[in-house]
Amino acid sequence: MDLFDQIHEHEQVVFCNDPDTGLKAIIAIHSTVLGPATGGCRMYPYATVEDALEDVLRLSRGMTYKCAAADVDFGGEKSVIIGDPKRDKSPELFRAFGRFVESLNGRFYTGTDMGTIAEDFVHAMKETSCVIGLPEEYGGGGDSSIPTALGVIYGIQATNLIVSGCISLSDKTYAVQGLGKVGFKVAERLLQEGASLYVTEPSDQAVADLLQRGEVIGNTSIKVVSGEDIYGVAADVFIPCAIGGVLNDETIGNMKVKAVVGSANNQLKEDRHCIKLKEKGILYAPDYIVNAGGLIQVTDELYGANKQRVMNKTKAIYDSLLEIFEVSESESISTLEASNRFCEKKIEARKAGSSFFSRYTRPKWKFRH
Ligand SMILES: NC(=O)c1ccc[n+]([C@@H]2O[C@H](COP(=O)([O-])OP(=O)(O)OC[C@H]3O[C@@H](n4cnc5c(N)ncnc54)[C@H](O)[C@@H]3O)[C@@H](O)[C@H]2O)c1
Repeated sequence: MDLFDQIHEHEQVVFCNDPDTGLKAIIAIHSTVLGPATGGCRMYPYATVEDALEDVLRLSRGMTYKCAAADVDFGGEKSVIIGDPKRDKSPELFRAFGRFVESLNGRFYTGTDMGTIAEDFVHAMKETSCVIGLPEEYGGGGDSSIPTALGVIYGIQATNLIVSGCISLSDKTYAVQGLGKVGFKVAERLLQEGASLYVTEPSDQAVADLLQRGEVIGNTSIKVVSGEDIYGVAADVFIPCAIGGVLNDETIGNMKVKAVVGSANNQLKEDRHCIKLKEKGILYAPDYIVNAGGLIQVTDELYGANKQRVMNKTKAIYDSLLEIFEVSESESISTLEASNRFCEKKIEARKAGSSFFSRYTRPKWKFRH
């Protein structure tokens, strides 16, 4: 397989090399059909360039689907900087990366991902305006876990409607895995609605904080379980908000829930596990549909950060999920298959009206600079 076979689905792959700063990066633009490409920039000490290329190609393809689902007028991209985030970062390195971003003339917008933080992109923004997800004091939208958590809540409401005929969050039991930035907010909201919780979280502090919030809210119906036990609890909905690969042969066998709705990326160990959930009568809300609130917020920055607009846009997650559940049911396909089709339909519809030239130039939206 030659390099072009490997990148055949992608519009453009850029290798960035700056010997002065030590920058070695790859930018993979999967699709600009729906708009300029966007995706985070990951910094990781890949063992080989081939590993970095494989990762960036895989991640950028996923972003095209996620953007289509969230209706954000962006296409899919991802970039990787080859290096150790603890050792190899410097302001100059991110400025050099910013210059490569700028050289693409608005075909792609980037921001934080694993191994990079918003402050790194404060350096990059000195060279390019194509940076999103900046700190609030630099014109960014702020903490993206707020809209992400809200999206999870909309996801649970849509799922509850299908499973129990009512969107109400109360009078149900939820199993929350991970009480980090997203999981804590989701758990807090569920407590406010009068729900009962099982939670698991390695940080004793986060657990203590939630128990204390429960006291303040007046709902102390929280059972703390350790690690793997969360998969077997008798709850209505499992809410994974920690790590990927948690829906696999071992865990699904134990599950007693009616649905899975959470923010964690790549929850299914393999695509076939979505079918396994369906066979067990567990409704799976695809992760990349549910967790799009953060993406909605960072892409909305191009219109000038506005929290209320982001919250309004995030509500679309509810409608998208209902459509996906309906197609999954009527066509007897998994919800993952239905959501992939949902995205492909949107991309195909737009393809008809776009040309390479119109896709190449910067969109005429309001820019910060
Ligand atoms: N923050 C966002 O806007 C956003 C957007 C999209 C997707 N996500 C995804 O949602 C998930 C949660 O994001 P976050 O921002 O809350 O991350 P976070 O790092 O703030 O929280 C993750 C929490 O999970 C806990 N954890 C780790 N391993 C665990 C385990 N085995 N069992 C239980 N808990 C465990 C950690 O201690 C931590 O408290 C991640 O997978 C993230 O990629 C987040």
